[in-house]
Amino acid sequence: MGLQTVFRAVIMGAPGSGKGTVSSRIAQSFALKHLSSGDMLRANIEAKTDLGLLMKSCIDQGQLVPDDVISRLVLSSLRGLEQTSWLLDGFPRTVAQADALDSVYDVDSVINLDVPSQTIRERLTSRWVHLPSGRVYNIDFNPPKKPGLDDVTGEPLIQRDDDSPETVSRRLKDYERQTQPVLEYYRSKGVLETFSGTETNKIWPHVHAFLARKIPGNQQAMGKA
Ligand SMILES: Nc1nc2c(ncn2[C@@H]2O[C@H](COP(=O)(O)OP(=O)(O)O)[C@@H](O)[C@H]2O)c(=O)[nH]1
Ligand SMILES: Nc1ncnc2c1ncn2[C@@H]1O[C@H](COP(=O)(O)OP(=O)(O)O)[C@@H](O)[C@H]1O
Repeated sequence: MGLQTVFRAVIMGAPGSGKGTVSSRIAQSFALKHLSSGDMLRANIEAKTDLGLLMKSCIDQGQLVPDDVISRLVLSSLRGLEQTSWLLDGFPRTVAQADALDSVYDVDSVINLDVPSQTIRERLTSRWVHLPSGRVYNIDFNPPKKPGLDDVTGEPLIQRDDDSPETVSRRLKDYERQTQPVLEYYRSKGVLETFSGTETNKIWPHVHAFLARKIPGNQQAMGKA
């Protein structure tokens, strides 16, 4: 027991690079708790909390929410998880956020999904999501069993307001400017592992093999790639 049995990871990549898709596969194959900053924000919008109401227009326009707001939200969700292995998805997105995380926890591995922008543009126009669960579909790649409905609950799927082509362009530019420096930050710490490609099904076995090596044996569930 003790510190070595806990594994802390971050998954990074441009919007649409497949972070959510790969995270759910990781959560299924390994005993890691998946925490998505985007899902947390959308849950706040859905529940019409003060924070959700304040941040909605920012998110709909594809802008990053302020560092202090998101850092407080994510770090509070990590409170009490000192003995839990986790995977953070969508945070940190700026160096200030990475510093905030670093002041509380050391990150063991950062998985970077490197997918070309053109591939991403095509994917995001056909992304459909089930808001309450964060489950994500794609009309080409993983369509729901019944068009427009979530496989598990049968509830309606929606397209995100920030997945319009213009807003996607803005998000990709912001990623270059604000989030690429975070990759450098983790590269210099020696924890960055990059996976490049255009198809999640080809990238995934490499991510699985990497984590199977990295995660202490007793953390691994009985999943396979
Ligand atoms: N065509 C295609 N779509 C994919 C692939 N991998 C993921 N997607 C879809 O691309 C969209 C973006 O993926 P998502 O996991 O939400 O990316 P995130 O924004 O980085 O969390 C979703 O609609 C996925 O279903 C792939 O290999 N091919
Ligand atoms: N770490 C963060 N810092 C600032 N804004 C964030 C962060 N995480 C999420 N957001 C906000 O939520 C939106 C959606 O995030 P997310 O669901 O992670 O998008 P994607 O999966 O497409 O990369 C972002 O465009 C941004 O407005």
